[in-house]
Amino acid sequence: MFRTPFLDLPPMAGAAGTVRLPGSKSISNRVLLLAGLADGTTRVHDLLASDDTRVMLDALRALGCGIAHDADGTLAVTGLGGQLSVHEARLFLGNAGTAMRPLAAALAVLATLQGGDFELSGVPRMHERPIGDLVDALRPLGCTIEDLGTPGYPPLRLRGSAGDRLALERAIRVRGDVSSQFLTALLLALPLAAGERDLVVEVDGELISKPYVEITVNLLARFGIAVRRDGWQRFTIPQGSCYRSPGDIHVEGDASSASYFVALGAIAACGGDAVRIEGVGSDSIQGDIRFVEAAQAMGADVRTGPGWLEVRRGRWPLAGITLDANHIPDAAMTLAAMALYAEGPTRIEGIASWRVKETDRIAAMAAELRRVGATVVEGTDFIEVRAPETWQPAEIRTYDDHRMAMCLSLAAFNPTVGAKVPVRILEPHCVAKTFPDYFEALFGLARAEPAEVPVITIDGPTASGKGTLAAEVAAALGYALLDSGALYRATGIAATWDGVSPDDETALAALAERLDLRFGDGADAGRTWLRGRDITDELRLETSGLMASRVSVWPAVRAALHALQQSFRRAPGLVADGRDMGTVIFPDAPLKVFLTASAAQRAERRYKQLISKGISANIDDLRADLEARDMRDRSRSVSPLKPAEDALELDNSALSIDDSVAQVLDWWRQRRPFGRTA
Ligand SMILES: O=C(O)C1=C[C@@H](OP(=O)(O)O)[C@@H](O)[C@H](O)C1
Ligand SMILES: C=C(OP(=O)(O)O)C(=O)O
Repeated sequence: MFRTPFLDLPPMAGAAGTVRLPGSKSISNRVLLLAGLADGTTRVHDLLASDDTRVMLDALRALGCGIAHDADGTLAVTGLGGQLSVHEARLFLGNAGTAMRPLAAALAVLATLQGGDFELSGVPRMHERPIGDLVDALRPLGCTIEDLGTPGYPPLRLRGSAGDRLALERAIRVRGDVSSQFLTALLLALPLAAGERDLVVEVDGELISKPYVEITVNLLARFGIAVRRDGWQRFTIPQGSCYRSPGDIHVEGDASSASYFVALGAIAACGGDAVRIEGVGSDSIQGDIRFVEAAQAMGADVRTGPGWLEVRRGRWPLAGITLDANHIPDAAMTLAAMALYAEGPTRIEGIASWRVKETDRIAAMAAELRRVGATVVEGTDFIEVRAPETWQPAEIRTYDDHRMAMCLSLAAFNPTVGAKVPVRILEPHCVAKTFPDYFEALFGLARAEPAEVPVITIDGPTASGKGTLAAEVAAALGYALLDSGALYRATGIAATWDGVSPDDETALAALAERLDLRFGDGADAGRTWLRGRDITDELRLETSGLMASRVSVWPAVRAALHALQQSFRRAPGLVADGRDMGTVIFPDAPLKVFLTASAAQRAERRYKQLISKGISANIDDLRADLEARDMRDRSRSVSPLKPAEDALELDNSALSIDDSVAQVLDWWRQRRPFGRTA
C-alpha cells in the first residue's frame, strides 16, 4: 500500500494483463458476523484483508469470538453460539457501514435478551452517517439505545439487563430508503430472537440498493437460515432459526473493486490487449456485477465466465449513457469516471445515497472531475458528467473515500484521448478501506510510455550517501528504487563465484547479460537475491564495492546492464542512484541530482557504518580507497563519473539526511505541474 501523502500518476496509455481481486467487503463482513454468532468454527477462505474487515475482526475478538489465522491463509472463526460471553465492550468500527449497522442490531438484541452494555463508535465521518432508521426499528422492540452524540447517528450505547424481553409480536418496521444496511442489519441479527415465533420485517418506503439485501439473504441461507421474501416489502425469519456454520466458506472477489478494472479495460485495453479480472464473474452473488452491463452500454467489450471477466476496448470513444444506478450504488461511481472518455453526457440517477456514504460523493465527484477539466452538473440524486475539452494536470482530493481515489486514478489514462497530463492523488492510503493494494494492482496492468514515467537520478561518488537519499526520496514519493551499483556489485559477486577474472571483459559481459538478480519488495524490500541466493549482506561488503568498481570499467559490461537498468522505469516513477544515471542511462530524467561530500566526510561515514556492523576498519585506509575509487570512476573512458550538464549539485557534507531529502523533494515539487503539497 502507498502510505505517501500523495501519489503522482504519470499519463498512462494502455493496460493489459491479469488482476486477482481482493475479497468482497460486503460478503466478508457478513460472513464474519454470522460466523461470530454461530456455534462452532467456520473456516473463511479468501477473506478481504482491509480496514473494514479489520474493525469487524477486532470487534468479534473483543466480544470473545476465537479468531485464528491458519498457515494456508484461511481464517478460523469460533463463534459465540448465540450466547454473549463478554457483556461490556467499547467497539471502534472505523468507517465501516457493514460493521456498524449489523453489529448495532446484533448487540442491541443480545444486550436486551442476555444483559450487556456496549458502545459503538467510529471515525468522525461515521458519526455523520445515519443510523436513526435502524434505531427506530429496534427501540419499539424494547431495546435500550442511547445516542451518545447527535441523535440518529453513532456513537451509540446499547444496554440491557439479563431477562429483558423483546416485543416481537408485531411486524418489525424499518425504513429502507436511506440505506439498505438497516434491513440487512435486522435480518442478520433477528435470528438471535426467532426461537419461539416467526419474525416479520416490513420495509417502509422504497428499498434502495436492493441487491445488497440479496447478498444478506443468500449468506443467511449458507448459515442455515431460510428467510422468506415477499417482494422487497416483507421478510420472514422462520421460527426456530439458528445460525449453523457451513464449516468452510469462500469469499468471492469484490465486484465493486472489479469495476475499476472493467473500466480500465474499456478505456485502455486495445490492439489485441485485454484486462483479465479473476475472482468474480458471471456466477457472482454481488449485485455490483451488473456494473458490467452499464460498462457494456458505454462501449466495453466484456466476456465473462464463472469467477472471471475479460475486458477490451469496444466502442471508442465510449458513449455517454443515462442510467438509474440505484441497484449498483458503489460501482456507479466508476461510470462517472468513465464519462471522462465518453462522447456525450453520462447521467447517473437514483443515487441520493451517495450523499451519506464515506463522503458526500455527489459533491466530491463533481468537484474532482471538474478539476481534470470535465463539465459536471449535480442534483440531489443525480450527477451528469461531460468529458473535458482540455485536460488539466489535477491534484485530486479524496475525502478519505477509497472510491474517490480509485475512480479518479482512471483519469491518468488521458493519453488514450490525446492528452498527456499527470494526476496527483492526495492521501492515496484511503484505499485501505476495501482495497489496500489497489495502486499496485493498477500499476501491474498499466502501460506508460517510458518517456512519460518520471525518473529522479541521484549520482555521486562512493559513500556520498546517495543510496540513503535515493531510498528516502523514493519512499516519500512512492516510487521504485534502482540501486544501479548493486547490479555492478552483483556482477562482481557472480564473477567471484564463477572464477571469472575481473579483467576478462567478454566473460564479465556474458555474466552481466544473464544476471539472475531479484530485488525484494513489500515485506522483502531491501533484500536482494542472485541466482536464488540472498546476497543482501554480501552486496554491502567493501570487497564487493571494489569488485564493482573494477568490473564497471568495461564498456561491454556497462552495455549489458543498460537495458536492465532502463527496465526499472515503470509507473508511478523511479529514483535511480549510481554514477551515470543522469548522464547515460536516463539522460531525459526531469530531475538530476549530483551528490557530493568531502572525502574526509565520506570516509568517516563509511567508517561508522562498518563499525556499527561490527566490521573493523581503518579510517585512513578507507579514505585512501575512496580516493582511488573516485579517480578510477572519474577517469574511466566509458561513462565516467561526472555531473550531467543539467544536474543540480548538492554537497551534503554539512547536511543531515532529512535536510538532503527535503532539498531534493523541494526541487522535485518545483518541476511538477501541481505545485506545492503539504
Ligand atoms: O450492505 C452492504 O454491504 C452495502 C450496502 C450499500 O449501502 P446502502 O444500502 O447504504 O446504499 C453499499 O453502498 C455499501 O458499500 C455496502
Ligand atoms: C458505502 C461504502 O461503504 P460502507 O460499507 O461503509 O457503507 C462503500 O464501500 O462504498
